[in-house]
Order: sequence, then structure tokens, then C-alpha cells
Amino acid sequence: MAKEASNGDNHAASKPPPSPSPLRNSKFFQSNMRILVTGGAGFIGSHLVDKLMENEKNEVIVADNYFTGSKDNLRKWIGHPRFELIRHDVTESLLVEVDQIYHLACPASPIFYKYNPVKTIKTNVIGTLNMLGLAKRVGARILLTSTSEVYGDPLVHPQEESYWGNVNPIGVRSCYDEGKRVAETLMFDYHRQHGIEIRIARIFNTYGPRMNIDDGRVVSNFIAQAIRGEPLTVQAPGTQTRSFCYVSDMVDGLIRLMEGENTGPINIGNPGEFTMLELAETVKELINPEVEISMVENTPDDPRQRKPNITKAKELLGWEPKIKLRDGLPLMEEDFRTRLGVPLKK
Ligand SMILES: NC(=O)c1ccc[n+]([C@@H]2O[C@H](COP(=O)([O-])OP(=O)(O)OC[C@H]3O[C@@H](n4cnc5c(N)ncnc54)[C@H](O)[C@@H]3O)[C@@H](O)[C@H]2O)c1
Ligand SMILES: O=c1ccn([C@@H]2O[C@H](COP(=O)(O)OP(=O)(O)O[C@H]3OC[C@@H](O)[C@H](O)[C@H]3O)[C@@H](O)[C@H]2O)c(=O)[nH]1
Repeated sequence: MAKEASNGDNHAASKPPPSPSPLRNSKFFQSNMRILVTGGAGFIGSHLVDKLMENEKNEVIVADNYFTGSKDNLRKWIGHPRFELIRHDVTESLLVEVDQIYHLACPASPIFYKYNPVKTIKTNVIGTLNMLGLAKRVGARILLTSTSEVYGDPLVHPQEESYWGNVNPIGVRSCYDEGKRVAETLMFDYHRQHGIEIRIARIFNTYGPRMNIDDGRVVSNFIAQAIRGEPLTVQAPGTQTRSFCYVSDMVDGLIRLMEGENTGPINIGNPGEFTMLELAETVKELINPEVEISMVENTPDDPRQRKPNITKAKELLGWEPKIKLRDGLPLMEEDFRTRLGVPLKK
């Protein structure tokens, strides 16, 4: 039998811990989940932060370069003991001790991602590499917000995850859609080669409060135009379709994916499908029946149809969207009216 040691080390170990331990009040003992949200100052990211902060066991760190996001979106959390905000560009490496990474950082509106395409592809490729490097180093689980744009101008409808897509590799949208495709590849290579725990969400068009007013995306454009009394600019031919998911449904899907056992990719979106003309008619009817609808020129490579098959999300995550477009639009109108300073006429 081993003789009981009586050297100095063991003596220290056998000393009773101070009671109560001074570490009891340390934040590290109060929180059991440290979560990094890249792009957390943006539209979806800030709603995700709100939801994560509701859980008192979560400590949330946001890293954002404020290209399309804003501190304003996180105003209520600044100064909170479980919240930290870092001005950081994900194309540079970052070291923070975390358990989970929600990797959202990337401009999402076509106007902004096409503004500096080289930066967009760097954000998708180098940014994702950096976040995977961080996940590997600290042993964190990482979720990538990929996109329905990986299906390009789809030849299969509705789109299911097994469809490989129809993407132009050299077009003006490629910095974003090919960038996200490489990001997905990197996620799976790190998973297979290094055993990193990954999750991939393929997000379909999402809308809601806090979208930038001049974001350029269709729902924010139409709502701002209807409130200002300007013509709704439908890009030709207007028969192209999209499926719109309200942001609280999206956040719920992302958290379920992160917490569940499936790597994905999993489509998260609302299968309700509308042509852009139908969307314009709906906004006109709900917000400003006086407003005109005008047909304007489109941009190259605009996908002609898009609708998610969400069978996987239903079966594997127990998730499906709850908020219909007609119920979500008025919630967004309220937020836009407040920010534009145009109250509803009674
Ligand atoms: N909203 C949608 O309809 C939609 C659809 C598919 C996928 N997505 C994906 O979801 C994520 C969030 O989209 P969103 O709609 O909230 O967009 P958003 O533009 O509002 O948010 C993106 C955030 O990332 C930040 N960011 C951009 N480049 C960065 C960089 N290099 N380093 C650090 N931060 C950077 C921006 O400042 C912003 O806060 C994106 O990855 C986007 O590709 C969104
Ligand atoms: O004022 C407008 C703006 C856009 N549109 C049309 O509305 C449709 C949707 O355009 P948006 O710019 O909102 O968004 P897109 O569907 O092209 O890309 C979107 O989908 C996938 C995400 O990854 C992207 O982040 C997101 O922007 C397009 O057919 C576009 O031509 C208009 O008719 N009028």
C-alpha cells in the first residue's frame, strides 16, 4: 500500500478550503456557459444576444467590426456584468475562452456584401478559418450562419439540404454565396480532421425590427418606402419568389440547432413563398394603401425562386416557424415608424 505522503504539497492540498471560498463571487463560478457571438451587433445577431442573455447562466461576448451593425442594437446590454462587447474584425485572429461560438459576422444585404467584395470573401473565408482555429484551441462548439444563397439560382424547388446548388462562381454575388460555400467546406474539414463540434444553419430570408432602414433588402426597403409614402421599388420581373422568416423564429431555430446533436446543414426558414409583387401588394395593403408600386431594373444573378424544405428542421430540431408574414410585417412597421419618427395616423 502506498505510504501516505507528508510533504509540503500534500499538506497544502489537505488544508480545508477557505469558507466561503473567495471564488464563490467570481463570475466564472456563477456562469456555466460562455458564448461568443460574432456579428452580434447586427440584425439577427442582436436578437440572438437578447435571447441568450435571458438565461442567467450565459455569459455573452460580442465581436463585431460595426460594418453593418451598430452598438445601438446592443444598448440595453452594455455595462451588464454578463455581457462584453469587443470591436473586432474576424479577418484577424481572436483568443477568448468560450464554450460556444455563434459565427454570424458577414454583411448580409446584397448592397453591402457587393460594396467591397474582396472584403466579403475574406470575411467568409479567413473569418471562418479564424473562428474555427479558436474553436479548436479552446474546444468550443461552433455554429455557422450559412445561407440559402448556397443554392444559387436553384433548379430544384423547394430546396432541400441535399441539393448542391446552381451558383455562378465568377458573378457579382459570388463573394457572398461562394464565400459561404467555402465557409461550409472549412467547417466540415475541421470537423473531420480535428473533431471540432460544428453546426451549420442555412438561413432563408429573415426580416424583423432592427434591420437597417437603408439596408437595401426587400422587406426593409418596402416598409421604409411605404411609411415615407414613396413608390415601392419592385425589381423586374417581380415574379421572383422568396420565403420570409420572422427574426424571433430564426433565433429559436439557431439556438435549437446549437443545443442539439446534429451538425447540419439544416435549412432554417419559413416555407411561405411570395413573389416580390405579392410582397409589395401586401405591404401596400397593410401599411399604406395610397402608395404606388413601381417596376425598376434588377441586378445580375438574382435567384428566381426560393423556398426552404424544412423537413429536417422539423424532424431533427422539433422546429417550425410560428409567425406568418402578415403578422410579422406590422411588428416591423412599428419599429421602423419609431426610428423614422413617423407615427401611425389614428
Ligand atoms: N438576414 C438574412 O436574411 C440572412 C439570410 C441568410 C444568411 N444570413 C446570415 O446571417 C448572418 C447575420 O445576418 P444579418 O441579417 O444579421 O446581417 P447584418 O449585416 O445585420 O449583420 C452582420 C454583422 O456582422 C458584422 N460584420 C460584418 N463583417 C464583419 C467582420 N469582418 N468582422 C466582424 N464583424 C463583421 C456587421 O457589422 C454586422 O453587425 C450573416 O452571416 C448572414 O450571412 C442572413
Ligand atoms: O427594393 C427592392 C429590393 C429587392 N428586391 C427583390 O427582392 C428579392 C430579395 O432581395 P433581397 O435583397 O432582400 O435579398 P436576397 O434574397 O437577394 O438575398 C438575401 O437572401 C439570402 C441571404 O443570405 C442574404 O443575406 C439576403 O440578403 C430579390 O428578388 C430582389 O430583386 C426588390 O424587388 N426591391
